[in-house]
Amino acid sequence: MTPPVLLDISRALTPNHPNWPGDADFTVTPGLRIAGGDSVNTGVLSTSTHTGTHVDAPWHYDDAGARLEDVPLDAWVGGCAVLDVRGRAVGGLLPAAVLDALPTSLPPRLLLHTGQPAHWTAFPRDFVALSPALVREAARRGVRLIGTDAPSVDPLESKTLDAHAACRDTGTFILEGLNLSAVPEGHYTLVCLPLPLHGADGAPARAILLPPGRVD
Ligand SMILES: Nc1ccccc1C(=O)C[C@H](N)C(=O)O
Ligand SMILES: [Zn+2]
Ligand SMILES: [Zn+2]
Repeated sequence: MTPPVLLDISRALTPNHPNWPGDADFTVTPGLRIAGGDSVNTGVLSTSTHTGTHVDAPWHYDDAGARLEDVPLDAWVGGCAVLDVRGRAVGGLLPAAVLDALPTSLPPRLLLHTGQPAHWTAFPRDFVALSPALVREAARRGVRLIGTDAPSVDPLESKTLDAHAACRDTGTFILEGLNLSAVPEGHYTLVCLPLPLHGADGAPARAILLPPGRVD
């Protein structure tokens, strides 16, 4: 039997990747070139810690919060549920009601498909964010990691970062900028491996989903 495919839920990082307004550009600058007589080809990478598919370390939104290396790796790896919440936002925020039809006990990781496309041709300024009430209700149901296909769990213009604050208060980790455009709702194993940037407020990550029953 052919094993189920892996689902890559990471955004491709290409030059001119639409970043958060004002944030550093994503660039890969040519380094050595075989064509130029070098023994190898290399590149020099420059990126924001919040480019594309990435994780937030708590220190990003809490100055007393953990740096990336102090977040246990299993926060980002293990059982998860993908929930299609397209069209469910109220005033640009997902209400706790999106969980109403779900069991009172959820997998430790919940990934929200808000309808973001696989590729951003421009930064999606009007992305759907999360209400603090949704974060708290998810935590009450056992969720310890919330992921979204949006660039942030808070609206672009937010100054109070209420959803991040609810994540801080409930000990919920954050994964943003996913590509869930081709992922059916359901239960999966999430494998999300942030770059091990020590002392950082977050890092770009390669994230995939293993469908149930995928064993190698
Ligand atoms: N680059 C930034 C610069 C300033 C403020 C926010 C950002 C963000 O990228 C949003 C971030 N992904 C977040 O965790 O909400
Ligand atoms: Zn972020
Ligand atoms: Zn964030």
